Amino acid sequence: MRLIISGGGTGGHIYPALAIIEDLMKQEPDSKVLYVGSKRGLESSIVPEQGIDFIALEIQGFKRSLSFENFKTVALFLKSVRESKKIIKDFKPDVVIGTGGYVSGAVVYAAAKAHIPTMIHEQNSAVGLTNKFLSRYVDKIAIGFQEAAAQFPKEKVVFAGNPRAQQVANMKSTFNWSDIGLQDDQPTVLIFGGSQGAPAINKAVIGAINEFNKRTYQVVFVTGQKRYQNVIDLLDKTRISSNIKILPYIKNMPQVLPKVSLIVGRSGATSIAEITALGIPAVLIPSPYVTADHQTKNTMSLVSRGAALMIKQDDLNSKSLLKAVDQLMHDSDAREKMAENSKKLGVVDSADEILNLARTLIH
Ligand SMILES: CC(=O)N[C@H]1[C@@H](OP(=O)(O)OP(=O)(O)OC[C@H]2O[C@@H](n3ccc(=O)[nH]c3=O)[C@H](O)[C@@H]2O)O[C@H](CO)[C@@H](O)[C@@H]1O
Repeated sequence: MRLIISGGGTGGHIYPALAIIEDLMKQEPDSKVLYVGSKRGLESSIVPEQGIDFIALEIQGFKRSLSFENFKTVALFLKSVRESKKIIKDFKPDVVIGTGGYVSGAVVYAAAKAHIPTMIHEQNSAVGLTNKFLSRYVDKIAIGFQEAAAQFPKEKVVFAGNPRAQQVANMKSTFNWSDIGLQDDQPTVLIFGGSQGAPAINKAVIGAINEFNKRTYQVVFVTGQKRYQNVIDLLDKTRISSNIKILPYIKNMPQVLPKVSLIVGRSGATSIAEITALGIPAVLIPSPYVTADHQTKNTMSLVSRGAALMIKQDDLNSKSLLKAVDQLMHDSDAREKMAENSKKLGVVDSADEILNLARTLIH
């Protein structure tokens, strides 16, 4: 298969695209893949590091208020569509897949206009701006949450789950906590605020560090690449015990996740797919800053089935965080039950589904 794939901005759009590529290369090793992303998004570092051919376009999002910047946004979008047309003409893809983020808007739109088969993947229960726009032009729409179906043209929609779930579920992990200086046999909490880190979560963890220092369980605290220095500065002179590891980012998350006893974090769609694919107990703090409050919906789909606890951001502080983490880390039966409930929600053949769907479009 000759595949152009595009998804950008944050990890939640990028990792599903990478999971599709990995599955394609397993199934059809002779395939040719080109990833088209944006210059500013996380993909410009993540994708080339994986040895995947990558072209970056310059593109930006709309500001919610009317502003001059929006004229620039439209101009950059039109320029990206022109560039995408040229890329498509040169690469001659059999199919073009978009996984969300502004850049996928330009690439997939250009492909549809060039009569190349197109498909998008929507990770969220509340549909993103780009996928809403593209839904008119694409041939198929794969969705990760049933709730998204009603927001798209009915005849195009197929429920497929999130491809990242298949990737993490099939991972044979060789990772050990001792690889990052912790002990292998200790239960370990992983705290991270989505792909970019979350200041509210970081603040609560910083305030809880003195207590975490005294626990028998281990804590891996991932701050987000851009927020790491700030966290380290704020922790200056604070004693950090050997049961705590603070990192800016984890690059090999599919390797690490199977070893985690409890996740504390945001509830972006791709994180949720990973959590349920492996059945990892979770304390979720939905971001209040996302479209249609979709992270609360994502969280509730787990909480209502006994697969996670929720702390609302308004109620988040060091005390509420510690209480929830202690409650689960001191009760392995509760964690086990939660893990069982979570795993029932996982969809672990999503990448295969998406590739099969793509093949039906190729003439
Ligand atoms: C604030 C915001 O707009 N968030 C959105 C964004 O979140 P975001 O980009 O944070 O996406 P998710 O939480 O869904 O996924 C994060 C991804 O990054 C990975 N990861 C994270 C930290 C790390 O150190 N290493 C690492 O590899 C996770 O394993 C996961 O694969 O896209 C999601 C999917 O469209 C949406 O549901 C979220 O609402």
